[in-house]
Amino acid sequence: MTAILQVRGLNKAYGGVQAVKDVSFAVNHGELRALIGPNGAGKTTCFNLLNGQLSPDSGEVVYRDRAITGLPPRRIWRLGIGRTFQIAAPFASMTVLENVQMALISHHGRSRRLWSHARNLYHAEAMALLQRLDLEEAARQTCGTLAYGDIKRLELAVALAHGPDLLLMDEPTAGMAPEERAQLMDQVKNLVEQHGMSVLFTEHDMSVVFRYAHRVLVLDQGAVLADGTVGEVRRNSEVQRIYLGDLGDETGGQEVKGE
Ligand SMILES: Nc1ncnc2c1ncn2[C@@H]1O[C@H](COP(=O)(O)OP(=O)(O)OP(=O)(O)O)[C@@H](O)[C@H]1O
Repeated sequence: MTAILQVRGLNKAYGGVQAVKDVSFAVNHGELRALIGPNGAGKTTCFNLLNGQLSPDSGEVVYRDRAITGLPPRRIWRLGIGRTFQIAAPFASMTVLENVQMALISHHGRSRRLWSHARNLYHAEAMALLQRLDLEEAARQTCGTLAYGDIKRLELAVALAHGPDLLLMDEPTAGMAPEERAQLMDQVKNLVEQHGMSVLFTEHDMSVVFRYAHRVLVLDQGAVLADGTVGEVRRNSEVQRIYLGDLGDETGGQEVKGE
């Protein structure tokens, strides 16, 4: 398998806090990759370095054989790296459909000023995206009235409107009920398997990580503690000691040292 993203020797400090220490890893094409670790391990900082919100002190990020280190977020997003956030924030007064249409208008480089007289713009494309995420029935609903699980799925639809090849998902299932978590992750898995997308996600729910991740990267205090398949990481005695505890050897699905 070839890598879509390669990260080499990334470092980032906030004053005296070394948040990311010499982190190297790769995400392969069509891979569902988890990034886990205790609170403060450096996961969010890592994401911010990958999507350009932060510049590393040293190290390199290569996307599709092109160095993107230090490029601004908008350039990186245009190159095909999308992101969803732990706390989703759609335009609350607009409908689900309008939010996705707005994202498509932005993606196609059209001015949002078009909005007032072009409400049918990208209608079919937006409905197709909503269908892909089983959200078409909520299309006309105002976002302020949506259930939390639907807001998270809408956020995913908005990210997909930009046609990413690699999606960074920051705790995609945080705050969701267990059945909603499975539904969302099944959809993400489908995007990977049926549409060839690559996904890197952070997650505190180990049942989600163990069930869906192809490979897992474990950070602790900013450094890579382990990197391997779910089985390899679960059996790693350091990972068990520092993060997983009993979950390393069990088939349980509780959350660990997070949230
Ligand atoms: N803006 C900042 N200024 C100073 N220190 C920061 C800043 N952001 C993060 N840190 C510190 O950097 C370290 C890594 O934080 P980061 O948020 O990346 O971890 P995380 O793994 O995402 O944690 P969580 O699971 O709680 O979201 C922590 O020690 C944190 O306190």
